[in-house]
Amino acid sequence: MTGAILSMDAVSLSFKDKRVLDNLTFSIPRGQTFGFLGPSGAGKTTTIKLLTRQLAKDAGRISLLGRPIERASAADYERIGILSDTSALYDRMSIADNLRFYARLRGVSHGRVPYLLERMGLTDSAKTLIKNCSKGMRQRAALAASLVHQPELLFLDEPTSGLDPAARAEVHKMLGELRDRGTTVFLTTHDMAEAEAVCDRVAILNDGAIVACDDPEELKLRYARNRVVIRTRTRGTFEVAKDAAGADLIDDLMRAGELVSIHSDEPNLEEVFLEVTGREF
Ligand SMILES: Nc1ncnc2c1ncn2[C@@H]1O[C@H](COP(=O)(O)OP(=O)(O)OP(=O)(O)O)[C@@H](O)[C@H]1O
Repeated sequence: MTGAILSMDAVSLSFKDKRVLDNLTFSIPRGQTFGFLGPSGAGKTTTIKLLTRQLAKDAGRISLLGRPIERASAADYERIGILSDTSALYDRMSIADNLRFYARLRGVSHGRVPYLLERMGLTDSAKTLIKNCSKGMRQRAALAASLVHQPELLFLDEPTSGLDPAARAEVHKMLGELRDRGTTVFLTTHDMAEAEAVCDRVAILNDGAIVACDDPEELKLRYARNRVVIRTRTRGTFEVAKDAAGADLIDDLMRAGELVSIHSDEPNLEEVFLEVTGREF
């Protein structure tokens, strides 16, 4: 099946008189890993709450699994997985028992539990009670719990927050495998390097509005700096615009034997973010 699995059209939401989401429009084709990026307070979690019906929009249209969200059935929600800071794991149960519990809750067999434990690097801690787990272990266990029923669409709210680099890399690898299997992922993060590593497309949210939405590579090209850095033998290091005058200057420097190096920085997504929002993380 192709087409959008999830879309928002001119969606807005206010808390009292404060507009938190402003005219959001985007659509996510089946199988895509879509990054929803923005600094703290931009509205990422609120958007996930709208998409998972923990909140209701004030205006606009949301389509989920091909139908208006208001008409989504319980069976539709069985096709969805959610990882958020409100994902509940039972403190007095072990990691493995939690996963088996979630499998029962979702009406699927326990068969995938050992695989998920292994993929999340939790096999050796399978019998550890959640209350004795580190934050990183809990986060990996919660991610495994969101996957027991092999959802078609997965909402991940800051999935690597609080993880050490090894656990973060494990989650990224898992996201790659989910993409290979055709799972659609809606991922919020304020980590631009993470978005570059795992997302097919990203939307950048600032103060509740989408200020850019595209393939990360396209965004980087669009916001590429229009300058190169020149190092010379006797005239120091300076920036030159990528235009005809700059080309003439570089030509002169080369002929004079002055040019040592030309360096052109590819912007990363963090620079794109700063450019489109004027903010810092
Ligand atoms: N229940 C609520 N009542 C009033 N304001 C709220 C409520 N929930 C969130 N907000 C406000 O809405 C805005 C967006 O919050 P949200 O939690 O969606 O941001 P976020 O991008 O997920 O931030 P973070 O990265 O810190 O999780 C913030 O200004 C927040 O204070």
